[in-house]
Amino acid sequence: MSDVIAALVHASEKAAKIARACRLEESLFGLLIEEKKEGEKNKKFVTDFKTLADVLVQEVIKHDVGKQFPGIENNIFGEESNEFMNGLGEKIHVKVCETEQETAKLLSKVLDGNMEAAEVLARSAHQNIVIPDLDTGRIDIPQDRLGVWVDPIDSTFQYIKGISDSKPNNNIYSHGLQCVTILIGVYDLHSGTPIMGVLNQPFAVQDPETQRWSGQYYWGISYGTTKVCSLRPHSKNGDVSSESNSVPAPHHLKKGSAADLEEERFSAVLSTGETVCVKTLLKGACGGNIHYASGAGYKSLCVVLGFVDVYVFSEDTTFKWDCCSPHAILKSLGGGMADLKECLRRRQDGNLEDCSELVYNAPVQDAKGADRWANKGGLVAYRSHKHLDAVLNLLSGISV
Ligand SMILES: O=P(O)(O)O[C@H]1[C@H](O)[C@@H](O)[C@H](OP(=O)(O)O)[C@@H](OP(=O)(O)O)[C@H]1O
Ligand SMILES: [Mg+2]
Ligand SMILES: [Mg+2]
Repeated sequence: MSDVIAALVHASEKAAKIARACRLEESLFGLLIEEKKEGEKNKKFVTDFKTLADVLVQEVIKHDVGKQFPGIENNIFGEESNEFMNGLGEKIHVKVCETEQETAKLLSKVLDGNMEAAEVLARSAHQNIVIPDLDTGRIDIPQDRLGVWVDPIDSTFQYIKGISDSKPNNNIYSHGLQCVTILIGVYDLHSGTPIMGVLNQPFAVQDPETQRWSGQYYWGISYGTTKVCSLRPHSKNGDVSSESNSVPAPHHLKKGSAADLEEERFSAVLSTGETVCVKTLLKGACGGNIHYASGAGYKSLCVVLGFVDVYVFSEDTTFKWDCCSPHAILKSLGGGMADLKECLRRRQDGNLEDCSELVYNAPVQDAKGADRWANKGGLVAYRSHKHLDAVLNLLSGISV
């Protein structure tokens, strides 16, 4: 089953190339940026192109992984629906066809006959990509247990805006193309727990001379006692450590002494859409070590890379496809992603020991559409249980 992670990395690299092509190839870029000029052009058509980029990336992942592991495509779920309406109101099911020519023909229907753009997109969807050996070791997981969540482009807003000159603060970009990620997470269909994740950052570094972007990807596997990752766990100061990938025992803090308060100091990344109450509490605890950044995937990546200790979000506007991949990677590093409000509820009931992790197989009761897969209780992404505890202590008074 270690082949599965290689297939996912491969698919994410192809997806990243498509995402970059849409910004770099002139025939596609023109379609993408028109959305900015509100009122000037046919807004419907251009908004459709943005959706098409998202949908195509998702379909490429489904197609490529399904080809290698027949049957798995039935359990690949994504943010986007492949049912597509073009500017003429025709309903089209976007998919990757057997040949590049067939795919181009299908895409040209969505693009209202723009064959040049359709051919460029089809070429990226059918291109050959080579990835290096991942060195995962042998891991056996029955394929029929695997479900997959795909977020083909996370932080679509930053993708469309396409800002390339944003500057990082303590390694963290608050906005810009660096905040765009492609997220592929695998979970256990029966238990709902995350098993593997690939997080691809298609616009990680820009060459100052050529203006060309190159990407970066990260992966992790957490299955039973097996924990492997493309990164090593971080030491206290955030550096990459040489320790083995062992899981630290949960450590529960009690509030009170100066030493404990010192222990409770941590750094955090938040959404600008976070509530004033949570922002204020975290600002009090983190002081200058608080950051704001776009994209749920990118904020999780900041935790994975040790730029911050936690990503906290108390609202319900992240979804299973935003979290499954980084959750699996964090688990492989000894951390996780907790359901914030469920953890706080348990604490209010006197249960300080059990924290509730996000699960990926259960829809929200009585919800409709995308909301069925919302992370209703918010989340805390963490690498160390002591930081999760510190956040839960701090937020214990908020309404749940
Ligand atoms: O771009 P899509 O795939 O739709 O996913 C969104 C998440 O669902 C939102 O939670 C993110 O909002 P925040 O950046 O405010 O967390 C949002 O970030 P953004 O507003 O920066 O685009 C995205 O990550
Ligand atoms: Mg998303
Ligand atoms: Mg998305």
